[in-house]
Amino acid sequence: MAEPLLQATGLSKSFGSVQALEDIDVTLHEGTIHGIVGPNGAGKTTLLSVMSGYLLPNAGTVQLRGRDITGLTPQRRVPLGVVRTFQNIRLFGGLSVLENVMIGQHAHARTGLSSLLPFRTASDRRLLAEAKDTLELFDLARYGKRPVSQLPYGVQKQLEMARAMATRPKVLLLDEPAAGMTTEGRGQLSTRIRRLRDEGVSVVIVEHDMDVIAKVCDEVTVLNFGRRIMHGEPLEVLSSAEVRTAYLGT
Ligand SMILES: Nc1ncnc2c1ncn2[C@@H]1O[C@H](COP(=O)(O)OP(=O)(O)OP(=O)(O)O)[C@@H](O)[C@H]1O
Repeated sequence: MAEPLLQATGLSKSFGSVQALEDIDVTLHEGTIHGIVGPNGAGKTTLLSVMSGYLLPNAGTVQLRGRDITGLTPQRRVPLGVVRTFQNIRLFGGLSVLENVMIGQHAHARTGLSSLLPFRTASDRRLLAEAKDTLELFDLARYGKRPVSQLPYGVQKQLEMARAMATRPKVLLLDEPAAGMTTEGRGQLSTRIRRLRDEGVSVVIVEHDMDVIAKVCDEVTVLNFGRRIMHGEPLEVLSSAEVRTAYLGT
C-alpha cells in the first residue's frame, strides 16, 4: 500500500490527571476522508490539535509523508499543506468575508499584508481573483464585502472552511464542521467535502453527525475515554455493538 499521507503513531496526551489520549494510531491515506467519532470528552479535539500542531503530545509522533512533524508549530505546517478548522469559529469578525479568505491565501503565498490593501500589482490581482473563485466554490460570493460578524453561524462555518482551503492544503483537519448547521446545510457540506477529496485534498473530520460521517468517510476511528476502541469502514463501525454502547448509549 502507498505511504500514508499523515500518520499519527502512539499519541498520548494528558492534562493534569486527565488522560485525553492514550496510545492512539491514526493513518490518513492520500485521497481519503477519515472520520474521528466518539462521545463528548473522548479526546477527538485533542487528537486534531496534536495532528495540527496546536498541542504537543506527551508521547508519540505525527508524520507527513514519512517526515516527522510532531514538533512543528501550526504556522510551520501550513506551508507543508496541513491546516485545520475549529469547533468554535475563529475568524476575523471585523473583516469582510473576502478579506478573511485573503488572509488564508497570505499563509499560502507568504505575500506581504499589502496584498490586503488596494490591489496594485499583477500578483495582487491574481490573489484577488483566486479569493473570489474560492468564495464561488463555497457559495459565499454574495457575502464578499460583508463583515463576518454580521453573518449567520452556518455561513461563518462555511467561511472557515473556505479560508482553510485558500491555504491550498493537502490535508484538511475539520473539527465538527456540521455543528449548528441546518439539515440542508449539512447535506451541502457533505457534498462539498466529498468534492474536496475528489480534487485531491485528504480530510480528517471530527463530527458528531453520523449521517455526515456515513456519507463522506472512507474510514472511521472511534475514541472513548482517550482510547481507540474501533477502526474500520463507516457502516461496519457505526453498526458495531461496542460503538453503539459507547457512543449512543444503546
Ligand atoms: N486544555 C485542556 N485542559 C484540561 N483538560 C482538557 C483540555 N482540553 C481537553 N481536556 C480534557 O481532555 C478530555 C478530552 O477532551 P476533548 O475536547 O479532546 O474531547 P472531545 O472528544 O473533543 O469532546 P467533545 O465532543 O465534547 O468536543 C476531556 O476530559 C477534557 O475535559
